[in-house]
Amino acid sequence: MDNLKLWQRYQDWLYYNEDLGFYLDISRITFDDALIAELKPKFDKAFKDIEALEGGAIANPDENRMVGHYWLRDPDLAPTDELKQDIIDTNNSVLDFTQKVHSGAVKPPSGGKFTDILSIGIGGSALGPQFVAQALAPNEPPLRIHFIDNTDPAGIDKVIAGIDDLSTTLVSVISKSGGTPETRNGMLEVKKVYTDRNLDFAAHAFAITGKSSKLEAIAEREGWLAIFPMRDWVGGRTSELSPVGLVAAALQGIDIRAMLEGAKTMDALTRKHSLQDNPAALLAMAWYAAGHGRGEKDMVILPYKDSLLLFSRYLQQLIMESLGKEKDLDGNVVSQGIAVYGNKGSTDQHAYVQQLREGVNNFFLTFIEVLEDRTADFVEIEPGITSGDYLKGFLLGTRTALNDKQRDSITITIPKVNERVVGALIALYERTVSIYASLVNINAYHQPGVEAGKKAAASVLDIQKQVVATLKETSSPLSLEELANKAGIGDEIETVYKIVRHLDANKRGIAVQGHIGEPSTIKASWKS
Ligand SMILES: O=P(O)(O)OC[C@H]1O[C@H](O)[C@H](O)[C@@H](O)[C@@H]1O
Repeated sequence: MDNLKLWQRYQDWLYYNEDLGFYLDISRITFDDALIAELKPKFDKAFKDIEALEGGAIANPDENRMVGHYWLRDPDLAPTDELKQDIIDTNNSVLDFTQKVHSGAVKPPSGGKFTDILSIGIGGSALGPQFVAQALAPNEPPLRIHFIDNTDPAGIDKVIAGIDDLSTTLVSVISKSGGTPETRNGMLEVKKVYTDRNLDFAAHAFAITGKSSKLEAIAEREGWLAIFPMRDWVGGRTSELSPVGLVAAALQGIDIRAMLEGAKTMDALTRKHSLQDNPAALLAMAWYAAGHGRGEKDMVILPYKDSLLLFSRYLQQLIMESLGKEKDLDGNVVSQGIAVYGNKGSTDQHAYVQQLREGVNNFFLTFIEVLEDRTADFVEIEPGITSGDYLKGFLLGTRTALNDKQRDSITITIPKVNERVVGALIALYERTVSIYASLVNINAYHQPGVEAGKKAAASVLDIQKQVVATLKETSSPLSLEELANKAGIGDEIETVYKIVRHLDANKRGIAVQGHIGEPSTIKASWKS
């Protein structure tokens, strides 16, 4: 297509909303009128499905749950007065707690004010808060945030070492289920450090968790500073605008009312039953067209703005955990999903964009363009040209270069990165996931695959306990085969080897003869 035809296609498909200053351009995605016609009945169904979801239908049938993240920013939509009041009260309690922390009414036992937050959580209980902190936290926030989002001991040590003063650090433990091992481990590790330093952990901690969870019980029993609710009708990956994201954001001085308002505004726009007037529907159509509704192409997310670096990581969970499903709603094996990756432009142009332009054509790109370069005055780095002009040049240049090689792209343009716009972006992608899931007939709100991994990990720990118990009750060294057989897990010999190797590397009391890299030579025993 020549430039003038592309310009026409750009104008024909451009979505613009003046209120948000938001643009969506899907003109560089390959689709035609036939596809639009083919998808029309699917979109009609999707719009009805989401209307029912917002009305309180059991939209997550496997878990028999309502899906209510859209109510969080518009409590009037909640299906009952009780739920509506619950959302309002919860948001008020977040603001109230924040005000008390900022004013010093809630203060560290040592006096003064809290200066830092150590946020412990994983998956949906980390990715939203991390993205929003990076995108929106002021340079000098009232509280500086740190994250533990793994059960990596060295990672935990590094985060703790990076905090100036634990005595003025609030610890936020976030887990919807309240039983996620990584989060529990992080909490126990941090609690030990507080105790070792003679600090009262409970007087520094608050929890964000589901009703009657193990974490809630601990926080109640130990008298933590606060407990904020995570409702079962909000999924982890759509919880950024629940207390999961709001508490941390508010404590950092981010305007959570504006975030909620931005999301509410985008929700209203994406509720429209008309493809061309609904940016989430357009985006879902573009995803469908790019990957033929089967996720054949990966989604590369490239915001040309450092503060949006973590958006792709956040979207990775939102999109891949929602859409990556083995079965459709009728039980057919469909193996759906769309792979998501990306960091930021122009940085990634110096990493993998070479392959995108010339290598395997298995992706479509989403450029995110921010119109405002910086809040300070512009600086010319050469006559008439700023660094921001370069950034824009790189974005437009890459878009054209990809199009020249028949590589599809979407461009989202936002006026600036502020609370309202970030709220709107979150809402846009949440709604697009809902629509796309309906187009391909899957349940976007459960995650059965994750459970399988959790069970397998638990069984490795059981095997480790059996291995150690067997070694402790045996005086002579055992080969791996003898050890596995004696522990009654002969067919798990490979796992036994890996456990022995890990115990040995960490000087955990195991004695290993032979070569650790040659499993057949190993004899293991327990040091008394
Ligand atoms: O908040 P939690 O219950 O601790 O869950 C944290 C994460 O756990 C699992 O991996 C789920 O698949 C995620 O969706 C969830 O966000």
